[in-house]
Amino acid sequence: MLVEQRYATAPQQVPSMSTDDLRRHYLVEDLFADDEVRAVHSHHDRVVLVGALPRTGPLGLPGFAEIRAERFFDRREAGIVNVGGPGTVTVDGTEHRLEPTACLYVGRGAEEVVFASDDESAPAAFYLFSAPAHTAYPTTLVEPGGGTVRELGDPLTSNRRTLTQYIHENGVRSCQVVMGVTALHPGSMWNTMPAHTHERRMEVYLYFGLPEDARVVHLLGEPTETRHLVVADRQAVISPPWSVHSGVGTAAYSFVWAMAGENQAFDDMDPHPAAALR
Ligand SMILES: O=C[C@H](O)[C@@H](O)CC(=O)C(=O)O
Ligand SMILES: [Zn+2]
Repeated sequence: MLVEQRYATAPQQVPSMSTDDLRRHYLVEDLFADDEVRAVHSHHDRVVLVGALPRTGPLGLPGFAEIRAERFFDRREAGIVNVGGPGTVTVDGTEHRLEPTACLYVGRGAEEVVFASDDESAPAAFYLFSAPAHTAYPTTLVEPGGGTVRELGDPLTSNRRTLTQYIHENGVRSCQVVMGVTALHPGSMWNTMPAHTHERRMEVYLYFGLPEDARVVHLLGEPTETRHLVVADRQAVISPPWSVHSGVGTAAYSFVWAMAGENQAFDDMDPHPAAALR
């Protein structure tokens, strides 16, 4: 099993990138495949993304050679959100039931992690966001909607959305990972307007719940030099610390947002009003 390497990029590289270049560096198109565990290693804050889709039987999480760890959690922690049908994540023999959009924090030192689906016709799809960890916090499950809920935006600007913080300063504790789910309300299409940056942390958005023929137009790059990616369901966008991350869908959708780096303060962000973007 291989980890795809995604090296860190500098903002100076963005202006000369083609559509293919942008997608190769920042878009993760195929994290989920039936009965597979797939992984991408971003060198921005050394984050590993994993997609596990156990359809016909359980799948174990291997220790990837690229991170030189016998077991994945030897030096890492992770947040796991289920973006598919109901399923379970078993950590060292303890089974955790993850309904759709539930979140499991797994602390450093976990030895054996096994993913399973309840029903082959509606398999679970486990999205794991992992960062290096300096200590072990307890493995903790958060039920859907069970974190800190913030109602944001306005239907008149097409950005009414419910943001749920799962792993954060005032919720489930972690070393680096801050994670949650944002769900757009029907008729609302814009996330994260005004856009922002946080140079102390990278962030990844995994879009899900988007109809098959719909797309999200996702903005990235420095605020005065933006580019876009056209993103489909269950695809992820890697946002370096210097990049805005904001998008508009052709239909309503949800996304898992997750950050790692220095400072877990959710509101530590620098806003860039629409009028300041280029
Ligand atoms: O730094 C924070 C992240 O970008 C997200 O939490 C933003 C988000 O989910 C939203 O505005 O809907
Ligand atoms: Zn952000």
